[in-house]
Amino acid sequence: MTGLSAELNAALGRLADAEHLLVALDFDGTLAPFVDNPDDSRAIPEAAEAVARLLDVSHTTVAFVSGRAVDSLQRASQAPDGILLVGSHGAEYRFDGVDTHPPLGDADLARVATLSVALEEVSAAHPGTWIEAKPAGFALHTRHLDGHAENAANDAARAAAEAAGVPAKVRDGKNVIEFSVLSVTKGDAIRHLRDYTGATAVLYAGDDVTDEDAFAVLGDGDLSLKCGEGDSVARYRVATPADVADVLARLAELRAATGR
Ligand SMILES: O=P(O)(O)OC[C@H]1O[C@H](O[C@H]2O[C@H](CO)[C@@H](O)[C@H](O)[C@H]2O)[C@H](O)[C@@H](O)[C@@H]1O
Repeated sequence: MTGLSAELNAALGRLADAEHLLVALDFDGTLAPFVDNPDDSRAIPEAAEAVARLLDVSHTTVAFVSGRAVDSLQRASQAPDGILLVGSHGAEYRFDGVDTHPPLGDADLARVATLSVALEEVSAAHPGTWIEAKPAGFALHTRHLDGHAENAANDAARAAAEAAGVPAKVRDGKNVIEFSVLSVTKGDAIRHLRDYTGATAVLYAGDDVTDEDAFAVLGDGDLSLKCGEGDSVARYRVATPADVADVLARLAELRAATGR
């Protein structure tokens, strides 16, 4: 017996029969609980164990798909060999140790530099915020602010990016607002991963607004799993990373039972 709903359990059973299964997972808020310092994030042990079990099953690929820069994702996830890494919301790929860098030309790099100046000014004017640099943009973190101060910082950051004339993609996250000069999404990442792996079915699990782009490109034979509260197009929902770990462990069990 598991604590999973009968409907989710049945969907996992169908997914376990896939010829080639891609298990694509968001990291922060899905495998790892939120903490103040992103460098301190780690997947909960149950999630790490379930991922390791999936990696042992043949014809099964695991990918982490994160808003983090790929270096940060590798450090925090402590991803074992064999896991495909996607960073910067689909702008960076690290497959089998080989990096595909964002296609940043001189004009893009100039925009990143302009964005940096604009957002540093905003951060200096909004105590408690801090900026995380990524190859194609920046995240303004607001975890330590109350709701009113957080809204003010977010509004100021949006206005500063717009005034700087940088055609940036803006993403709202959990206590973070992100600006990138590239407009790729996690949906693009799932399409690429599906092609790259030849997957015949995909499970994607995520907790945040940016994960909706990934859910949106899934089809009938796939499984979308939202972790936590908030509007979502995902078909299934669980409450916490511990629940996500239970889903992954059950999937590993079912898939191993198919004899793969
Ligand atoms: O796509 P994800 O893997 O979910 O990454 C989204 C962002 O995660 C990180 O920030 C979030 O987690 C931090 C650590 O728990 C937390 O302090 C912060 O408030 C959260 O927004 C990461 O730092 C960002 O770069 C990612 O885009």
